[in-house]
Amino acid sequence: MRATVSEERLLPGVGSTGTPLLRLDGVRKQFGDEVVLDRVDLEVRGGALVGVVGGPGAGKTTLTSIAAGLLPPDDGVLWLFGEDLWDGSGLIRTGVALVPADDGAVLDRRPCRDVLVGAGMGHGLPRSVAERRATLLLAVCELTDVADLPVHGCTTGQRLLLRLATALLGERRLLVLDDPFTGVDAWAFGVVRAVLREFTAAGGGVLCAVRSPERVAPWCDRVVEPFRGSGCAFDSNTR
Ligand SMILES: Nc1ncnc2c1ncn2[C@@H]1O[C@H](COP(=O)(O)OP(=O)(O)OP(=O)(O)O)[C@@H](O)[C@H]1O
Repeated sequence: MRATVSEERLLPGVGSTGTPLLRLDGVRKQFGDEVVLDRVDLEVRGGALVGVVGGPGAGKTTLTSIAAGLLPPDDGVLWLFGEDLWDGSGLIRTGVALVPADDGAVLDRRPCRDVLVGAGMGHGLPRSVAERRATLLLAVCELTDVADLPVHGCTTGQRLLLRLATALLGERRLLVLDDPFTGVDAWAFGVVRAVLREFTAAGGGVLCAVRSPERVAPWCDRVVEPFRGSGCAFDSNTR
């Protein structure tokens, strides 16, 4: 049986279920004349897994980049852990991680373990701690068997799990995933779901953007379609 995510404080503290982690209030984003996001309201609380659905080009990468604090909105407010990110110190950004869409990583010849250890040291962890965390996260994400294989030799699903493991290296309270499941096999899909469920059970929150509702509807607490200027209802689901 694989290790659980809650080991060694990889996960948020127990008891934070229901706490507002992410809130977008009237967020708007425009590139040139193209309005991509218009008056988007969205909330993710601790313990909740929220799916966001939008077709190709709808604005998923734009929304997830804003939600992860990497891209400022043109208008509206992004609240992260109760703080207005772009009006505050920005330090709270460390509690959130974006799992980006697959870049293929076709040129990445580093072994999976080295990617994780390097990312951990990039977060300021001493090598010995980074190595211990990498070993644990490889087990959590069921990547132990490929730990010493180069990234470019992994399947699409294993590369997704490696990006998820990298995101979990820091002490995150919120995970944001951008269109993660394209080309991912059923086994990896199941492992990702299990890890995210453990993460939310420990009080973390997840926002997962996908192209089609079938990929998230069966296992998310809530699915919203905030694109094409429609906005979405404020939802106080705290499950
Ligand atoms: N930096 C940018 N400059 C100009 N236009 C952009 C920029 N980023 C995104 N866009 C445009 O915003 C729209 C939404 O793009 P976005 O990448 O957010 O959609 P998406 O739903 O992630 O797309 P896909 O499913 O194809 O990955 C597109 O029309 C895109 O061309």
